[in-house]
Amino acid sequence: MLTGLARDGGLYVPETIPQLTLAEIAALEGLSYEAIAYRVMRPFVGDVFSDDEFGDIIERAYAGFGHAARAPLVQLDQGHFLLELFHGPTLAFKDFAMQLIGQMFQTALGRKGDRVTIVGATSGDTGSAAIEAFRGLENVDVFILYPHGRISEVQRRQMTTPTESNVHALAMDGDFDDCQARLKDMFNDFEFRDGVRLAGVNSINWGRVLAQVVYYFSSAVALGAPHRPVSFTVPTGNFGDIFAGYIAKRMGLPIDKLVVATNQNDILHRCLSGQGYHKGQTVPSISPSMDIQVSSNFERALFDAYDRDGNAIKQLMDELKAGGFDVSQGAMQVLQSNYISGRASEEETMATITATLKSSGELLCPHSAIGVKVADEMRVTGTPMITLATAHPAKFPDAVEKASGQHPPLPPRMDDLYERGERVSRVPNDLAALTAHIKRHLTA
Ligand SMILES: Cc1ncc(COP(=O)(O)O)c(C=O)c1O
Ligand SMILES: N[C@@H](CCOP(=O)(O)O)C(=O)O
Repeated sequence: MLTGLARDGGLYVPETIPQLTLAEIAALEGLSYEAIAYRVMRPFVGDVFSDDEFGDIIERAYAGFGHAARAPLVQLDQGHFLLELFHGPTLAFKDFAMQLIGQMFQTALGRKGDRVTIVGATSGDTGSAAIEAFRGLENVDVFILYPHGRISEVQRRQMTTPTESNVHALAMDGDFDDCQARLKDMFNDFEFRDGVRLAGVNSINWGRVLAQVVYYFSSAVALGAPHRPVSFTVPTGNFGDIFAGYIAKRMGLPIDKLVVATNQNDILHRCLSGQGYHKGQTVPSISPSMDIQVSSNFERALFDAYDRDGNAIKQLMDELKAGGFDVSQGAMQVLQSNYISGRASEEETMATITATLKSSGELLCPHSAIGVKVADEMRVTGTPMITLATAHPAKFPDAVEKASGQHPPLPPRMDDLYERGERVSRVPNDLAALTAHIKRHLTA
């Protein structure tokens, strides 16, 4: 958890996936979100935290959420449910994992008396969630790279308005993939990495993925699992959230379909349709958080699809640096047996916001609308479909208002977001300049 990326440039994965029996899954029904979180994650945690310590970490992580259920389900239509993941402090699903790992970092670092430097890359939501989770903590400095001009104003202000001196928003030239590539470069620059004790909180950190497994269980049991299977549709960019669903399935949760929903930057949909994984130009969209071509957790999915052959994955990742790769027939079969996919154009996304408000009264953010549109194409009678609503509409007011005629208000605690002063540094897309900037701004 504290290391983030492995030193050979690969991602960490568990050696084995703990199993929950059907009886253990059935027993989750009716428990609080926190209690489910404890039972789902405990087998992965080992003796890093004691039972009491881990229970307290979970309680503290979700105490600030604005909904008693933490991740409530709302019915959209016959057999179609929305899992609202935007009731955390920064109004996106990232809070579920970030609040938790914030508490885990604090406990682990406090115990060892260590300090770390967290660097993150964001297309808008991870960064604000990380800054919120780590602001003001004594043993952590946080630097967040975001693509200049390519995130919503609310997302930017969530990162640039906190006043704590240990958090830093860096507006980088380029797109999200550039930010994520420079972050990986920092992890591969061992002098820098060791010198600043670099840690990562993107979903390259396995802890992030683990925390997101929980709401697959909580929502599925609420709809009758394990006695009946459910399907999930997940608005997807970096593949962390859908991969958490895959882990839930591997742990024993009866999931029928895992549907990957992409925006016009549809590299994952093209790949899962058998066209190989080939990078194109990232085109800015009304769902900016999903404007991603190099989807970091897809590497984890490929690792399993290639029968856990690390050398094969290393070769694919090298080919990706040069533009892309084709997936072997065997691996493609495994991927397609685990995931199906669809995409939504800008027009379809807008039309879904309009139509869903009319049919159900639910105001969707553009990312969630992509999920709802693709889910509608994929769902089958008899199996409940759960679409993940990944952000609050108020984070993307312009697109939402254009589609619905309604201005989505921010919660009262954020009323003055537009009046607060901003603090941000413009930085070039250049490793040496970035590392120098970070070193200059570390807490002494
Ligand atoms: C609002 C929103 N929806 C969907 C996604 C895609 O999630 P993932 O990157 O886990 O695929 C993101 C970014 O990660 C996001 O911020
Ligand atoms: N959409 C994300 C991109 C980073 O994803 P992560 O889950 O790997 O942190 C964002 O909003 O920053």
